[in-house]
Amino acid sequence: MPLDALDATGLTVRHGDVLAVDDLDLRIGRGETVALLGPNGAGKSTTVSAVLGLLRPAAGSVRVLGRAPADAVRAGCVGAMLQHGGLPGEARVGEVLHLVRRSYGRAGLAGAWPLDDLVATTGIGGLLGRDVDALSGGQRQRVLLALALAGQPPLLLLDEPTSAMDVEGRRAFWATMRDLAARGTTVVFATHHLEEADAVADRVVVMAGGRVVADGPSAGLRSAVAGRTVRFSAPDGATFDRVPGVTGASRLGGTVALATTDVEATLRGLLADGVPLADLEVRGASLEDAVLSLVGGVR
Ligand SMILES: Nc1ncnc2c1ncn2[C@@H]1O[C@H](COP(=O)(O)OP(=O)(O)OP(=O)(O)O)[C@@H](O)[C@H]1O
Repeated sequence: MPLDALDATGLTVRHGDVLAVDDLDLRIGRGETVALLGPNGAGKSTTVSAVLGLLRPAAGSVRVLGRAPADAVRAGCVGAMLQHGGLPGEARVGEVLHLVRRSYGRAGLAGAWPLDDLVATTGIGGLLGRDVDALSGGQRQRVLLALALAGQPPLLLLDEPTSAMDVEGRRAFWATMRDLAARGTTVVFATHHLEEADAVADRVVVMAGGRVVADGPSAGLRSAVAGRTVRFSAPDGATFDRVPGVTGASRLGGTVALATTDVEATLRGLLADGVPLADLEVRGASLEDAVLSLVGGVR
């Protein structure tokens, strides 16, 4: 049987008095693309750090492709982009990339990703001569991605990898991730961009309070959240909380949004009241709705 890319059992990690990861069980198979979601402080970054061997668990164990985390990193099995990932100062991007690529030339490793292809894939061609200290946030993230990919690792761990990127940069980033996933790379990423998780991940793991509170395909999580939203334009002052099925109402400008457990009853009620329902839109739960409902009360 092929080894899991990641196998955490009873993983418990503390930062001093803070229990950041609490008895977490998580198995990720090779080739999966998995999004780690959850509110601030849920334990996502701590989990990533423990998987990289940067934090020692208080209890439980982690295996990365069958090895202890530090061994897996040393063997070039893991590429990582961390939230506060450092780059050496007073150096040019090309020099740093050269050094990191050279370290993957050692015997027993997969070898460095060919330079031209790596540079083109990560879109850093124009940055090679730049000082590391002079990069913008999004440029820095692209350079960190190139370093993470330099050793052609079978497992990529990405902690909020696109947080500083512009729309175009994010689109290019996820296209690269899809290509890598299609070639068999396991990609695990923590993000607050739920639409990215929805579009890219084939599995979503929702954490809260250091624990996994949901785990499955995005579509499954969305469908587990009962309810739809009915939106339409309505004049100021009109109220709709007493319409059948409605569990909550909000207004943004001229648009009313009604959360409902029974779309048909709500629409019938509105029509019976003579509401014109201009610009009507009925929407299922988004991944954001699902995550909010899952983590509510667990913080
Ligand atoms: N170095 C640290 N020292 C003390 N407590 C820490 C440290 N790092 C994280 N914590 C605490 O551990 C818990 C988990 O934090 P973690 O950064 O893993 O969450 P997260 O899900 O990655 O959050 P975010 O989405 O904000 O990045 C939080 O309560 C946080 O305050």
